[in-house]
Amino acid sequence: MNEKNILKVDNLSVSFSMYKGFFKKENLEVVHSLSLEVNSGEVVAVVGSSGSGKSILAHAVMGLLPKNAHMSGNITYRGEKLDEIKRSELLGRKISFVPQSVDYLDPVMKVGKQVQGVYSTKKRQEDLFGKYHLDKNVEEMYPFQLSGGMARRVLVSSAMMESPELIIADEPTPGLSVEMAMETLNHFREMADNGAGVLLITHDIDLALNVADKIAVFYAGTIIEIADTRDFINGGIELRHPYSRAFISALPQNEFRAIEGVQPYAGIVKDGCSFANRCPKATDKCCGEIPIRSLRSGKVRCINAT
Ligand SMILES: Nc1ncnc2c1ncn2[C@@H]1O[C@H](COP(=O)(O)OP(=O)(O)OP(=O)(O)O)[C@@H](O)[C@H]1O
Ligand code: NI
Repeated sequence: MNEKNILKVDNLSVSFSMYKGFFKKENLEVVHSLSLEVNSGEVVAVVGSSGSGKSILAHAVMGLLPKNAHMSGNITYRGEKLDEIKRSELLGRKISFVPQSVDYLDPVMKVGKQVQGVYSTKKRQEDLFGKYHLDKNVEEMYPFQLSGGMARRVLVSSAMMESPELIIADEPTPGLSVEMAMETLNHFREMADNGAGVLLITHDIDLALNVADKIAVFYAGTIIEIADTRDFINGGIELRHPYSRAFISALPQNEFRAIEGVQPYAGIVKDGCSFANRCPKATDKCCGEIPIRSLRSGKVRCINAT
């Protein structure tokens, strides 16, 4: 095993069993054959439009999938299977999570106590609240008394309380000022520089470009490209997948050009490339199975990419 490997997600698929009508159940697969690694010292950003499966990936790692979800594939932490026993040992200590929804805060507990949790000290909580510009009186507040940005900073402080080796941050920046968002991401960067691995799910691609080593692009429930961050700058001409290039071109500082059509709902994706109906280069061959493959120091799920 690679000594530096902290998180390895191998061939993950997640489906939800849902009622269709009164009696009939159907299985909707919303994440398909997804593989991803996070090594010590790395910030891996995950980008992609809404509904593409980013939070499901985070929840699968954290063991937070709802009861009607079925998961296949392997998730390991430092080479060991991340099962319920391993999770109970690691979560909140070696692995920390910044959830996308502030609803994860306990509504009936003061936030200071909540952030201190089971293992940490008041001193550490005070230091972190200071670092995230949260006033002393915030400790005594209940979650409903916080603004969106304050709640977000409380969640981030909470994830930093121990010295995690793996941080899964699902949209840690909405509601924060640009300065505060950048400071938060820089803090993740620092932790990676000190040996942690960070999986950073974000819509703030501009900010992510400043701190990430690699970027994984999601589309309709799977990763269609993983590449070094440098491939995403200068308009993304180095990128391999037509969707990643379109995604980068749509940014305001680039051509601001949106692509026609919409991402299909991940649960109804059939065989073949899910981007084919929007892709200028699509051919009949795009209807077959498209495995992810290595190409120019990155990975791509496209048969036409060169
Ligand atoms: N509990 C659930 N039951 C059924 N489908 C679900 C459930 N949770 C999520 N989904 C579906 O799974 C897909 C992926 O959702 P997910 O929350 O991972 O998207 P996301 O990429 O995180 O989006 P966003 O950027 O908006 O946070 C969506 O189509 C969503 O409708
Ligand atoms: Ni999400």
